[in-house]
Amino acid sequence: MVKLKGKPKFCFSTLQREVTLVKYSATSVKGYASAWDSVTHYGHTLCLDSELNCGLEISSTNVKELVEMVEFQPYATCPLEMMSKIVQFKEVGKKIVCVGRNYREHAAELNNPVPSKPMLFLKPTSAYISEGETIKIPKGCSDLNHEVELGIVIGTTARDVPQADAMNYVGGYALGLDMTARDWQAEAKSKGHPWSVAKGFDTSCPISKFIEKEKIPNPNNLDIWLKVNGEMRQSGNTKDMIFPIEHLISFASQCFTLEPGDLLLTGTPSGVSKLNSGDVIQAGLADIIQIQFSVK
Ligand SMILES: O=C(O)/C=C/C(=O)CC(=O)C(=O)O
Repeated sequence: MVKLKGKPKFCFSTLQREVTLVKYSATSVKGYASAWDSVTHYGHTLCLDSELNCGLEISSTNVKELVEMVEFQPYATCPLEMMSKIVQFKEVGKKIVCVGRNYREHAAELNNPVPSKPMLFLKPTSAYISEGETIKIPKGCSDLNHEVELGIVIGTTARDVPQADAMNYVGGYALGLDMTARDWQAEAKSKGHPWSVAKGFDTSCPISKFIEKEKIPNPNNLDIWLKVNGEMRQSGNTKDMIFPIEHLISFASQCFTLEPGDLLLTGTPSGVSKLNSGDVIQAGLADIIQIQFSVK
């Protein structure tokens, strides 16, 4: 066992596993280790300290020495402590920033114009529920709709970030439902009132568990779907978003400081429809994750 002093401070993975940015030599293997290679092929855990030197612990018997650091991408890092927090984004995050009318066909199905810049609104975090909990039709609502959406979990504080850097602030992803009291929303729209109640009531944000960033190399091209009682209602792809992820993060960060654990819901594809008590919703994101919620 090779053990060098130093406490790991940074990780390059959203799995709370320390990573491999080093070239190392060993009795039986020699070469570069990348984050997953080290874990899957060599079984090593390689860490960096805050000074980016030495803080290395290698849990393998055959590694002899640290040869050199290969690469360091400061934007990709996140303090280890913070990374373990954003996995709990539902508890840690301070806000849910939502995007409306981000798919042409959905804007059209509700007779809305296509926006020229992202249209943002907020949900409170008290709206979150996890699998096993039930979506409750709010009292007095007669037209509860489902809207399936890709969620971006913010990993690093983002304020006024350019589009070119935006992906560096992503900590991970989630699959969410932007439950909408459509009748209340229509009434609010007709009076020029905000959508807060129509979009932010309790249980209006059913959400999946955290999805590691590494699992989604290109969030701008992902199949996303939703079924009600086994029948497909929404079937889209994130490549049809009017404003892609980079644009949304950059734009939202000019309006609000995005903080670790905050969620950005990116809008819904077409096919929204009315739900009834007893309905069961299933939704999925490519072959990455599926969720299920029932409605009462
Ligand atoms: O403007 C409307 O009538 C409704 C808009 C939405 O509910 C939009 C979304 O939340 C969305 O597009 O995801």
